[in-house]
Amino acid sequence: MSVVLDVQAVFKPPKAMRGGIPICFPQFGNSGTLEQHGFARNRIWALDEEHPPLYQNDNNSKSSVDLILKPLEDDLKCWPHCFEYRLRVSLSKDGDLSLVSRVRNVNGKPFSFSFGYHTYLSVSDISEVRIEGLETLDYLDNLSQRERFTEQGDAITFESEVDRVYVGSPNVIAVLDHEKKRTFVIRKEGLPDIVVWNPWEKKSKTMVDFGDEEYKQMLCVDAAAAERPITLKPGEEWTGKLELSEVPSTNCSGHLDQPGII
Ligand SMILES: O=P(O)(O)OC[C@H]1O[C@@H](O)[C@H](O)[C@@H](O)[C@@H]1O
Repeated sequence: MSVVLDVQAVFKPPKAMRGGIPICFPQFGNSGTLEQHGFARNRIWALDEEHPPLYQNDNNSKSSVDLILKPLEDDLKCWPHCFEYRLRVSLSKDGDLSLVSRVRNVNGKPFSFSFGYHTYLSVSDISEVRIEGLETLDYLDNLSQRERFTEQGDAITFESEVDRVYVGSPNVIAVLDHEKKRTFVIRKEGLPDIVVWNPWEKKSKTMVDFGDEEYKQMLCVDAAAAERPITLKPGEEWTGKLELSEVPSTNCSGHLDQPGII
């Protein structure tokens, strides 16, 4: 599975590491009062002891780890809502990665949050990549104060900086890497939006934890609940799932027709 860790990524808490799949919670992006993408990606998670920490399921085809995050005192100062966030990360023998997030309101009052799996995909060359499944959708352009546009009928390709929230997207989309002849298939549930980001050349040069040329080999395609927050009443739980698999591009046709079950 090719989820990329940027060469110049800095692993020094409390700053988030650039690469992998940071969890953006309880805020996606910067449209709120919290730090960009929320605090969850900067926290140390605990093993969830209600589940065996690491196990293989019956047919030995999948390994999983169960993690839990509860707010720290500092978190409650800037976001005063008690929650329990359980994350199951599973890897199948074939390399399919799945992340299942469950957020429970253990507060006395309702709360709202936005969310995203900020997924750094490794690609051969960004100009050889296209995304299928987002055609004709509306998107909010973060490069134009979140102005709303409608995507044209063609697959999305890249020739400059992109930072968009595609709203109400299908649950299965494909990222095709023409040069490597491989396709990432992204399946999601409970997450209405897809965020597409590549900083391109000029922005890359302003990012200290990102090489000047690294934008050519990465693309973020994030399953998210970004446009509209999710609201949980006391005792309620929300589930958001992501499954990421990699197939040879020749085997890709038909994937987009699947209903997106994880
Ligand atoms: O540098 P960060 O905080 O990891 O964010 C990277 C990018 O993440 C994307 O998801 C956002 O849409 C961009 O606006 C943002 O620049």
